[in-house]
Amino acid sequence: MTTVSMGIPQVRRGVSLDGRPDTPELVDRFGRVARDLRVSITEKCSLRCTYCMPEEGLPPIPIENLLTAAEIVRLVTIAVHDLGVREVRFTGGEPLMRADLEELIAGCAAAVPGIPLAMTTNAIGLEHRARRLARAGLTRVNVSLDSVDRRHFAQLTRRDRLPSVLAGIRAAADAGLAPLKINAVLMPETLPGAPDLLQWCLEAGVALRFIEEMPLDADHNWAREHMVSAERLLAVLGERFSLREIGREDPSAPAEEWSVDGGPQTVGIIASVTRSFCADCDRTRLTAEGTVRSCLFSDHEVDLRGPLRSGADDAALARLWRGAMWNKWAGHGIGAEGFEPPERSMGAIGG
Ligand SMILES: Nc1nc2c(ncn2[C@@H]2O[C@H](COP(=O)(O)OP(=O)(O)OP(=O)(O)O)[C@@H](O)[C@H]2O)c(=O)[nH]1
Ligand SMILES: C[S@@+](CC[C@H](N)C(=O)[O-])C[C@H]1O[C@@H](n2cnc3c(N)ncnc32)[C@H](O)[C@@H]1O
Ligand code: SF4
Ligand code: SF4
Repeated sequence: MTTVSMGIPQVRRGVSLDGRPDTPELVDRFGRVARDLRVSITEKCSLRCTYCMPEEGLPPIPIENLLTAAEIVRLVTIAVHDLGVREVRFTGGEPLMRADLEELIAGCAAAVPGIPLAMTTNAIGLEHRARRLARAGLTRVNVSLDSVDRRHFAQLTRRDRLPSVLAGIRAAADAGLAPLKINAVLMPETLPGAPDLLQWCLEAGVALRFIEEMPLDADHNWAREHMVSAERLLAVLGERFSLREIGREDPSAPAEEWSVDGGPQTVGIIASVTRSFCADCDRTRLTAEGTVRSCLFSDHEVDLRGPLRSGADDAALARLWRGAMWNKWAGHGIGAEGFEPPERSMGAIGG
């Protein structure tokens, strides 16, 4: 029951490597190389954002199906040493829901020294853990904050927790987790508050990126005609700020930057839908249950947990991972004829 409702439709034990060049890196058929690993470590969350989770939360992953801290450290080590991964990000669900997060991060920091270890989080509870996490080896955090209006925040997340998020952001900054970025998903109801959120971020000295909502909500309410596009956002922000397009620092970065009021501060927009960046994608993903997911939108996953627990060596696990990425799709295909959202919602993939 749980497997079905988490939406895991096609978990494979292996895939074809036909035609793949003999290189250790995570190459695909479209000339891309994945160097950015995103590891989902839980399906649990302290919020219920309407664009992500169902009201009741995701069905719990049976504990025996969840990767342990030691297993995550092993797979991260293979990704870095054997597959050319250069940055690791922990996500979920909410990574702070895992009590062993510090242990997991310390293990990775020791195993892959020098590799940036980042986390995407809603920051609830970060107030009490930011220093310990930084000491364990976490380098930076991106915090989701859609509105600085307490009522709007509570409506969107179905929880009245704005003060805790703001305390978490302050604690992360004090602990030196930098650069700290704020992620805000654009929704019609919060669009009018977007200039206030930008003002707040400019004053707090943190970088803000607005995100176009993707069809990855568990409730399947996403509709192209309701989605707030980058273009609509720019028109609203333009009423208060003077914006100038700068572009991307790194071609694989999801966010395009605009300077605000002549700079130096900027605002970013992650326009996954209207200005897709799939052609430059450099991502590979591990789900909390230990499958490799090559693309946010691809339901084809390759199981590593089973082989790992059956004694597979690093070379065999690396081969499976390479196969998963060799078969990666060109892109998400939102808007293409016949497009269907994936089985898993964002919280079950790890955004
Ligand atoms: N389409 C698409 N969107 C993505 C992908 N990765 C992240 N996003 C979107 O970008 C948002 C921000 O992602 P983060 O987890 O903060 O990571 P990031 O933007 O890569 O992080 P930085 O390295 O700090 O720029 C997510 O909430 C998603 O909406 C991806 O591979 N594909
Ligand atoms: C799934 S969350 C997991 C990490 C953490 N709980 C958080 O919210 O930052 C990762 C990112 O996905 C984004 N996200 C969730 N649902 C989305 C959707 N339907 N479209 C675009 N981004 C989404 C969130 O805003 C967040 O920045
Ligand atoms: S976006 Fe993050 S905080 Fe919001 S429900 Fe999804 S996993 Fe939880
Ligand atoms: S949708 Fe897939 S291909 Fe496009 S950027 Fe995201 S992970 Fe990469």
